[in-house]
Amino acid sequence: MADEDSTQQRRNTKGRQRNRGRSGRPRQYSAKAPSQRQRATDPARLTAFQILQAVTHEDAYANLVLPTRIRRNKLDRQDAGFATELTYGTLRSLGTYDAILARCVDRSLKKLDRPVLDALRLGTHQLLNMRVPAHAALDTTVALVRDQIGTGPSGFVNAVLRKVSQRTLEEWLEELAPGDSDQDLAIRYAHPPWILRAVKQSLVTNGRNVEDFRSVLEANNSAPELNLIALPGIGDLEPVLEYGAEASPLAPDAAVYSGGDAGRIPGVADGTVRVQDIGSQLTARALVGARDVTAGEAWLDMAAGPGGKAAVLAALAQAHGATLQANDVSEHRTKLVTQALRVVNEDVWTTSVADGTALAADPANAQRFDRILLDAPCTGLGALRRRPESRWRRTPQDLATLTQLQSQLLDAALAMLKPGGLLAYVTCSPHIAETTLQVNDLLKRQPDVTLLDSASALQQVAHQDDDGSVLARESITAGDTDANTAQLWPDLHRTDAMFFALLTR
Ligand SMILES: C[S@@+](CC[C@H](N)C(=O)[O-])C[C@H]1O[C@@H](n2cnc3c(N)ncnc32)[C@H](O)[C@@H]1O
Repeated sequence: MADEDSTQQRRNTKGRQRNRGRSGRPRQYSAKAPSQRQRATDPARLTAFQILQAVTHEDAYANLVLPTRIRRNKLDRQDAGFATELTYGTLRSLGTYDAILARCVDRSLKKLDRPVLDALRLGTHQLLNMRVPAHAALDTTVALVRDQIGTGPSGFVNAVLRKVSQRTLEEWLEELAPGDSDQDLAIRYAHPPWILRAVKQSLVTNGRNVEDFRSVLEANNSAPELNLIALPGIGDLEPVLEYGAEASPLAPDAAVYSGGDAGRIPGVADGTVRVQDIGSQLTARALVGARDVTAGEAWLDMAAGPGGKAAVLAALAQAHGATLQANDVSEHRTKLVTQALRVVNEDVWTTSVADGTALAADPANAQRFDRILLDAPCTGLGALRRRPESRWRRTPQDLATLTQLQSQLLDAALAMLKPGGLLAYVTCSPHIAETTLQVNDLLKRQPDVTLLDSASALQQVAHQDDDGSVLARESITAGDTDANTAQLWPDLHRTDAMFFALLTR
């Protein structure tokens, strides 16, 4: 009889036999993917939650924590993609989501426990900006909170996210940011107002329409493709293209890949092919392409860590019979430079750990170098696509410290430059205080310094077609033909917003 009873219980109302859990109760199905059932919280969302916490609590960098967490949590390719999109998307739009959440929570967001706020942000991104069904976004976030924080907060999170889910993102924006004030635009495009103003100012300074700020901010909010370079004379682009990357329309030896995981791309593991923004590639090449190289030239990369541009310069130095000293103030970052340069013959390059200004104070370095790259420490506002948290972490106060350091490093670089030598001043920021104003100040401070045709130098190293360079001059400079600075843009060139000024004395 007992057996018959249990058999009865195992059948549903249509008489079909049901799955049962060990408890004897009918098993509850979750909104998780089949691979993720059995686990308390699905690994992709747990990974995103852990990264978000590391970034918001411990000042970690998402691009550094993400690969480690993905490996540690043993995510498969699909889950890794989901965790990346969830983490980066949430971090990029944090300002917008906090404005929405502030409407749905009856106290200041600052008063919420930080893990709870992070879970709400993740849930909001899934509800408003990902193709996750609303019930799955809600259920999985509530489950995550229950598992990772506790049952009490899970009810609160459920109630808040239900309010969030009552409108689409556009409806929320219509309500919260209907106008054209910087404050409204900052919410709509998820950029702090000071960065929004900096982008507008830079557009105008560089000869673009101020209204283009919308397309720049949208580009900052998009997921960047992976950019690659086969080191000139060392790497092989062909296998990279066969692997599925597309040849860059902009730069030689370069490719663009949207498939994720860089580690498996041929040449990346051995260092002959490197992941590097194509704008960065062009600035390093332009320092070399601007003028023929005489064998025996001495080059300096003054702030080289972690070695992206130094690797390109060293490869070109090898090809042209020059030598490169790659320097950085940080010992750790100099180790990364050494690793980056391992594929280039050892007699071509050396590394050093020194403050750039101290390097210049050494009499042996006075007027020593034929070409110097100063890729200066900067706010990084040109690389917001790839560093999703930096827009919320940087402050206008950082500018004061950085611009002072930049001008000291510029003076130091010029002291080490041979008369007639070339200095490339580069930043991954379009902020005019770090770029055009910095160069103008230098020209006033040191009247024997001359600004060269930076735009042409960049154009020359880009691909050429029947009409000349594919890098249109008017897209990168407002300056005249023989003395100008150049600015690349994520919306026009699909690169970071790299600034490039070529100088001589
Ligand atoms: C924008 S990063 C350089 C990126 C590098 N060129 C690349 O392409 O991989 C700026 C570098 O400047 C270094 N730095 C900061 N202050 C410095 C100083 N006073 N002297 C030399 N290097 C400095 C930082 O450690 C950092 O590695």
